[in-house]
Amino acid sequence: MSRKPIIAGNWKMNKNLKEVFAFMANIDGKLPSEDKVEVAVAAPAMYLVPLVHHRGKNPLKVSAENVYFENSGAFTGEISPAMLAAEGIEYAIIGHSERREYFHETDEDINKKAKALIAAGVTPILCCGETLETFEAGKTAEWVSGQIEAGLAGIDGKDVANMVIAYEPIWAIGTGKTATAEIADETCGVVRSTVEKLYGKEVSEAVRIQYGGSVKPETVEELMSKENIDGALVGGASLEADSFLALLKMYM
Ligand SMILES: O=C[C@H](O)COP(=O)(O)O
Repeated sequence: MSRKPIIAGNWKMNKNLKEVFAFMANIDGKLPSEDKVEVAVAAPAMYLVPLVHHRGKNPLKVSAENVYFENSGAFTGEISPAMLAAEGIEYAIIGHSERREYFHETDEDINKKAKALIAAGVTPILCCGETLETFEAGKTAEWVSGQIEAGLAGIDGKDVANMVIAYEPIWAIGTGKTATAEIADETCGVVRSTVEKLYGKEVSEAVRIQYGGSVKPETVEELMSKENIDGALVGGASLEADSFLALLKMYM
């Protein structure tokens, strides 16, 4: 089965609005065709609506970096799946290791977020990944498959088939230390076999799996050539338009 690649930037807590508009002006008319690759940026909540309004005819999907699992109510400071859906935001990252670590998000919270997003019609990008300690102890497969099982608990196979899962080894995030393409492919393969074990071959062959962790224009092509890697979730190298466009060069 051929899966459409998805390259997504994750701006994290960076940029002001002027810089967001400058980025949009600099990529205008330069993105590759949607037939070849899906391109997305995940941005801080306050830039999501401006991004949707300013993407014009550019084939750029917009993603939240986080979301709450309720659709409305007394949850000060949160944004909901229904709000994202109403503004045409297509994706939301959930379970990023920075959310798990600094904001104490659990697998259970992440699972609730996945279900709420699916119900609202927003596609989750579900993140998983191990610490350096777990990697060095040779327990990556066990750890990552546990996160996937917990994150997907109770979700229908047809919905999992449309989801995106991002494997991001914590030791490679923002460190300049990319997992080798072989390691990245092997663990993305673990993610795929976990999905197969839970939902069968058809779903596991449909789900798209990204690698994330110090992906750069120089490393993206080799990563994307691997069997189990269908995309990249890119932090640092997605911040400047030139570097973002360079990540997409192979699809131009
Ligand atoms: O979501 C993106 C990842 O955390 C990777 O960030 P990075 O490309 O800056 O290492």
